[in-house]
Amino acid sequence: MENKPSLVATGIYKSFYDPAKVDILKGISFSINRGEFCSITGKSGCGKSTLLYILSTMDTDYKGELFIDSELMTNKSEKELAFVRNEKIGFVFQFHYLLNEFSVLKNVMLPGFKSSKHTEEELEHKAYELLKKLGIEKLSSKMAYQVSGGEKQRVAIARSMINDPVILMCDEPTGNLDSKNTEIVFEIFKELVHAFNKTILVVTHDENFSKKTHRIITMRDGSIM
Ligand SMILES: Nc1ncnc2c1ncn2[C@@H]1O[C@H](COP(=O)(O)OP(=O)(O)OP(=O)(O)O)[C@@H](O)[C@H]1O
Repeated sequence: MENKPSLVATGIYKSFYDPAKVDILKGISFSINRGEFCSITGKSGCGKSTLLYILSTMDTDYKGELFIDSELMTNKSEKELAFVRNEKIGFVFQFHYLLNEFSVLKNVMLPGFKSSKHTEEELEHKAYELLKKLGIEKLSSKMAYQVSGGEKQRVAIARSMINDPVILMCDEPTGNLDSKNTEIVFEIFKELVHAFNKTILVVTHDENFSKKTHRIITMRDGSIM
């Protein structure tokens, strides 16, 4: 396993004004190496989503430093961050956000159109290969609305991989799934780490899920325990 960090967070502080100042993140520092599968857990309201928003470069209003793939994100313009998000970060959410009017294959290809890495033909091939890796290539020509909830989440994971991201950031990716589909998603993540040396960061409430990851980062009241 290559030991280069995919993500480094140093002294991340975040406050909201509601209307008085409330400190939500109180100096978060940690790093995740290439090929690590980490989970962030903690009680409701401890700051997990706020942290993930910052780590995924969506929220730039914080104190501290963030490096993705050894590149400093802090102080980059919104245009530069949009580029980083598309090229280096794969997103998986609780809800799949597939476009119903497109086929499964097209949905997987979509983030690839914003990148200059591949031609359309290459994207199509890549999307199909990803679906195959996830065991759902038979669904590729179906419309997104024709597939089940568990399958949709697998399609969303394939989509998150289309631009060869450095890291997958996942917010409650199994929150809407039953135990069988949760297990399937876990095995897929494990395989992405094993086969492609991907780095995966998952925010989850599911203890059964987190305890099987390489490392659990437990938050309490805005800090890492
Ligand atoms: N825009 C905002 N303005 C003021 N307070 C906020 C804002 N967003 C979040 N908070 C507060 O910040 C704290 C952390 O919220 P966050 O959503 O990060 O928690 P969480 O650990 O992800 O919770 P959950 O597990 O319930 O999703 C909460 O107390 C929340 O009320």
